[in-house]
Amino acid sequence: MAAALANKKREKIVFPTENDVAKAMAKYTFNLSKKFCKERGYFTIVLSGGDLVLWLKQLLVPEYAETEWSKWHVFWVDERVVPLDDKDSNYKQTLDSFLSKVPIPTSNIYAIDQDCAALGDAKGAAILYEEGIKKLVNQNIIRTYKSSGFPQFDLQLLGMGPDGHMASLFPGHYQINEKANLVTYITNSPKLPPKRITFTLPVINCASYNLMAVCGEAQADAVAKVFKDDFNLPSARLTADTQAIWYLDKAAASKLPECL
Ligand SMILES: O=C(O)[C@H](O)[C@@H](O)[C@H](O)[C@H](O)COP(=O)(O)O
Repeated sequence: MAAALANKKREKIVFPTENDVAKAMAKYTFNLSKKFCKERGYFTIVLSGGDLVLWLKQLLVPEYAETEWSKWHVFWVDERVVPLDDKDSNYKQTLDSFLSKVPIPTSNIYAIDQDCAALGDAKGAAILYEEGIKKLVNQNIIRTYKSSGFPQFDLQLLGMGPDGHMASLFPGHYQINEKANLVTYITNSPKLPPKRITFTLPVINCASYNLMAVCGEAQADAVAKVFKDDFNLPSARLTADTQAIWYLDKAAASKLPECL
């Protein structure tokens, strides 16, 4: 498997500051939104939690006023299984900082099941999220990857933790090896809160475009390992159908050989 992954090109751009990363991420998102809205009449975008939630605000600037928000369908690559109004909910954080400020129809924003979230039922939340995705595949809102039947999202915006995790796929935890399900769950996540659901690696890697945005010195060691192809880090396994690109700020890139 490592050889197959190594053959897939991992691109990167290093920006001077975190703000530059956020701005570039917004531009990349806007351009892909334009492309997919024109080609298909839909834009399926998958978000993660963490700092990304704040960076999305860069999409609110006048330059992107033409964004066809009504054609957006918004998903989460991972979600903390906490009540939807909890401060730790990726849905709530994103709603407060970004989604409530743009006219995306509420029915196109796919949060985890409210009851499972309230009860802390991670398994139930994963099952229902997967069912929801399959329905949208049947309605042709989400495309499928070649003949695999796996969903193919247009764009995923991802982040990486200092341990090299992406989504809620953590090093040394079995969820990274899940191949059959689209969505799985974890109840002992090393990053709190402990209960989460997450897309599985095959789903993540089927996306047309994967943008991994990483800022800060805390991630520098993990970034260096990823670019040395250390596949023990889930993030090193990130590929995409068309493009897997890393946007780094100088601090996150500081331990790459060319930046030392
Ligand atoms: O819900 C989550 O916790 C995230 O989806 C998680 O996978 C995140 O993307 C990384 O931990 C990076 O987080 P930071 O951007 O805060 O470093």
